[in-house]
Amino acid sequence: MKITNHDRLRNALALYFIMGSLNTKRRPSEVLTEAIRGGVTCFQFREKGRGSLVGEEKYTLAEELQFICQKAEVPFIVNDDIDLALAINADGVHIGQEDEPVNLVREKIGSKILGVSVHNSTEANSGLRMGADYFGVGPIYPTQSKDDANQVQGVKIIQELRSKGFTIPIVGIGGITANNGGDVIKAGADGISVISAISLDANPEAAAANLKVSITNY
Ligand SMILES: Cc1ncsc1CCOP(=O)(O)O
Ligand SMILES: C=C1C=NC(C)=NC1=N
Repeated sequence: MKITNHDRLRNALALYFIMGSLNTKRRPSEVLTEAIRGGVTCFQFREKGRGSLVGEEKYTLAEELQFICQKAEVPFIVNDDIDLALAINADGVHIGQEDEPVNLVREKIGSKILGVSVHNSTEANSGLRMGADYFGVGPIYPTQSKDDANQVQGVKIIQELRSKGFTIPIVGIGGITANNGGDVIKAGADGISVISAISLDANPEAAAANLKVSITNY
């Protein structure tokens, strides 16, 4: 699904689910289908970590999950793997600080959505200048889903970026649950990004619905 401007992207980022085959014991396609039924507004395919799929298997899973998103008109974002994103015509990519420079990725993907992980205002300044469409900011709370996560920052980092005048769409990420999702929005984020709060729940639909409630009535 194509997003044409910041405001539509801002709305799409409300409940941003991220998953790869290692993040669930179930079939990823079932988890994603149920999560979207529960109210997920954006999805990122993040196939990372020891034992994650590569090559043909990764490509096939990406296409399977992309099809589910396309049917539901939910943007389909690929983490890190620009070539895969281009090969399957994903709606966008998300890159970290250690990946290819933002400006080079922007050249490769044209007008697709470009998300960048930022941890401070220096990274935010350069990310913005080089063409990021949104920032993933965190880890806000402790997380088990990323073994090389940066230092836990709390919602302060979101408040800081807003107070420094960054108006770009921002999602908080890291240890976010229905209990703290509201705090992330209150701090100034446009949405929350989660892996385990949905991917490890026995009922992804209910988990997504509860997260949606937490960021709507907080
Ligand atoms: C990809 C990523 N980046 C910062 S924390 C994190 C993992 C978030 O996973 P969870 O929502 O399960 O804490
Ligand atoms: C590290 C990340 C930070 N933020 C988002 C939205 N996705 C990621 N993979």
